[in-house]
Amino acid sequence: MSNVNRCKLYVITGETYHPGRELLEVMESAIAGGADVVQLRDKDAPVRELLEKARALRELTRKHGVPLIVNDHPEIALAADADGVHLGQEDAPIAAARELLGPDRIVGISTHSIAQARAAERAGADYIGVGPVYPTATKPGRAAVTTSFVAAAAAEIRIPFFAIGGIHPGNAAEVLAAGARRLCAVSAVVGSPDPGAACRELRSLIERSERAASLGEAAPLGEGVNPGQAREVKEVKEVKKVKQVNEVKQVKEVTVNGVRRTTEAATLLELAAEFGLADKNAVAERNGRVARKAIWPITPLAGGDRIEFVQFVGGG
Ligand SMILES: Cc1ncc(COP(=O)(O)OP(=O)(O)O)c(N)n1
Ligand SMILES: Cc1ncsc1CCOP(=O)(O)O
Ligand SMILES: [Mg+2]
Repeated sequence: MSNVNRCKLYVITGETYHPGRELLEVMESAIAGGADVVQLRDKDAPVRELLEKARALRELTRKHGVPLIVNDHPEIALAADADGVHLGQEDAPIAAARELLGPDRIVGISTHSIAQARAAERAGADYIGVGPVYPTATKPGRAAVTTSFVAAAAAEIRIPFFAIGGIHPGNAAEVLAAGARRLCAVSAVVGSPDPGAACRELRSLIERSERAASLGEAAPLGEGVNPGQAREVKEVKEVKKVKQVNEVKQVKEVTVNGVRRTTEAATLLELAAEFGLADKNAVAERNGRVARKAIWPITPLAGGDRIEFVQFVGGG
């Protein structure tokens, strides 16, 4: 069976968002655009109809080599030979689903706090959903957990997590900047007139964020801060893209060297400037990951971020 480690963009069905368009047509477009894991979620369908939909989606997802997860119902996941089940905090316990589905199928669970995320990891979940990050009509009445929970999960949780809830191409950069590596969406994809295009946009934001993170991770703490010329050219291009994303200034709360403060800084560089560090020999950590000075201009800042600046004195 598949695993979710390689999955980055999780798309969940939501048929009320595409009246007049077939479920399979919408989901095939999403897969073509880069959805690499699909969930069947239908809170209204009777069990027999749900099983039919699960079998149809199984055929489609198998054709494209994409894992299929069934929401809420481990027994339907099994009957449709899906790759796994997604549970909520009020659904069957992870152990019960695991017993039914066996060790190889995927068991995921929703979490709304870092305590629930830790418990899910301890209980052997394969992945967690972290959300809703923003308020969303798809899950009315569920309070938003904000990007601060995303940052906390990024800092601590070792199993894959998918940020979910109100995420769309206009705010995905903020969620990724908070530390998410994987996104999940319903309405932004299946409610779009072009689900494939919506997925392509989300994937390109994920890939951009991965590139920035890998530049940051490549350098151990304390490494020299003069990047090679080729890398500089690439980064200048990235700066331009990130500037567009950050044109609208937002006040956010961040923690800098252990002290909470509010800032309008859109990037690490702007934050460093507030501390007089923009032109100093320094390195930063953002949510536990090293960010060399060369990538400060392209590292967006999000509410809840934890930043550590280390300044090197005397060229050391
Ligand atoms: C990937 C993912 N994350 C969260 C959810 C929500 O599950 P739950 O809290 O059980 O709510 P319902 O979806 O059942 O209404 C999810 N389905 N998938
Ligand atoms: C099912 C679920 N669980 C937490 S948020 C959410 C809905 C996500 O849908 P959307 O992407 O439309 O906000
Ligand atoms: Mg549920």
